[in-house]
Amino acid sequence: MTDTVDDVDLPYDDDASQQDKISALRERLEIIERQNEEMRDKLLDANAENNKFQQKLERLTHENKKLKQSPLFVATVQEVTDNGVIIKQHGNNQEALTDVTDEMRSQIEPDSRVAVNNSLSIVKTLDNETDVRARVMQVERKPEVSYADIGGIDEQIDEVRETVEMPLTSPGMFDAVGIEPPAGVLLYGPPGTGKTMLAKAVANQTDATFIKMAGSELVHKFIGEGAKLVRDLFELARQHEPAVIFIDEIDAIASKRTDSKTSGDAEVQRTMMQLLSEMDGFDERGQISIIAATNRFDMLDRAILRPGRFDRLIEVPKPGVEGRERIFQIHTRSMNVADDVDFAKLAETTEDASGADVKAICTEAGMFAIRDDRTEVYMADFEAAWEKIQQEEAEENEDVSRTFA
Ligand SMILES: Nc1ncnc2c1ncn2[C@@H]1O[C@H](COP(=O)(O)OP(=O)(O)OP(=O)(O)O)[C@@H](O)[C@H]1O
Repeated sequence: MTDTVDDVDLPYDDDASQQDKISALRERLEIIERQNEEMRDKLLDANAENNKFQQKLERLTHENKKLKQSPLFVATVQEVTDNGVIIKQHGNNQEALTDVTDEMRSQIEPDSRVAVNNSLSIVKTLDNETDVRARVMQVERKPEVSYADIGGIDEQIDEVRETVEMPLTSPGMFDAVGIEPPAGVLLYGPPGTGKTMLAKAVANQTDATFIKMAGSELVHKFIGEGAKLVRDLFELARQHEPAVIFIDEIDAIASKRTDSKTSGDAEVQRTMMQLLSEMDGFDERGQISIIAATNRFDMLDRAILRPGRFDRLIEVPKPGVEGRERIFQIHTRSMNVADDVDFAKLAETTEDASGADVKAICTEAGMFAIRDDRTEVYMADFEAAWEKIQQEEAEENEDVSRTFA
């Protein structure tokens, strides 16, 4: 590093003319200015990157905090009186008189749905019930997915057809043979392997309405609603027969718990009990199939696997090399793929990719072509897309472990 002016090597000889000295110094100045500009650009880039990571960290920290927060209970306002507000808690139907701030008082009226904390203070007002149902339950009249859209899990497709489709399409066969069709089918395996697609394909094939319920939404929101939502779910299916009920992330309501003392756990238990009683009382099931899915088979409470409940287990693994090739073909059906693209080779390279990863690679490869102002997608685009997806996954894992450390 240069400390004093005396150390600087001047860009001219001592005996140079005044004019030469000036032009040599000007040239040096230009170089320095250019370098300065480059450094400033780099600094800007680094700041932007830093900002991005800060935001990601904040988001993850916020999510972490939310997960740790104690749950709120749901209640309905009965009466707004001068002495306070009378509420009735969902779940246990107990009434209570609670105080509210003037601001909150102006937002509520009899029949408003509110969230209350452990000391029964009203924390916030809630959307009406139909909005909650719409968020937790997704209803699709004959989804568009067919078995031909699913690659690499042919055995599982056959099994699902036998156990879920046949009872809907040929119930007489089971009667004639004298056996009971499975009550519920549980699909388990890593994320993004096609479990939801399988359930949708059954609904498509049998011309049934697909009703999806997200297990995590059921219990992470507000206490006192899970059991009711489960009742509503089965009621909705009865109204839409034939129907396929798909309960995603069933581990959220049916996991083994070591500590059931917290109100959150009691709520989860109540929700699970409601699900089991709906299934147990389902002898006259009509044309309704129940499929559940989980990525955490190890966490499941064995009570839900008993006969008459989820008594058929189907493992849906990540695809093998041939499966990946097939999934590449499926997801590039409508893409403008160049002749140099070799799906067999891509399938070899993308070891450990799930079906969802393969789909993401295809979309990302298309994006690379668009960024390059091309309409044809090359082999190199697919390779670069796989690199990018792997890198993003690694960064995400790093972020998560840093936030939760
Ligand atoms: N076997 C497959 N064949 C074709 N596409 C697949 C396959 N598996 C996953 N995909 C693609 O990945 C997307 C997500 O798959 P899907 O939702 O069925 O996975 P999942 O097993 O239900 O995952 P999760 O456990 O995360 O809910 C699908 O919409 C599809 O585009």
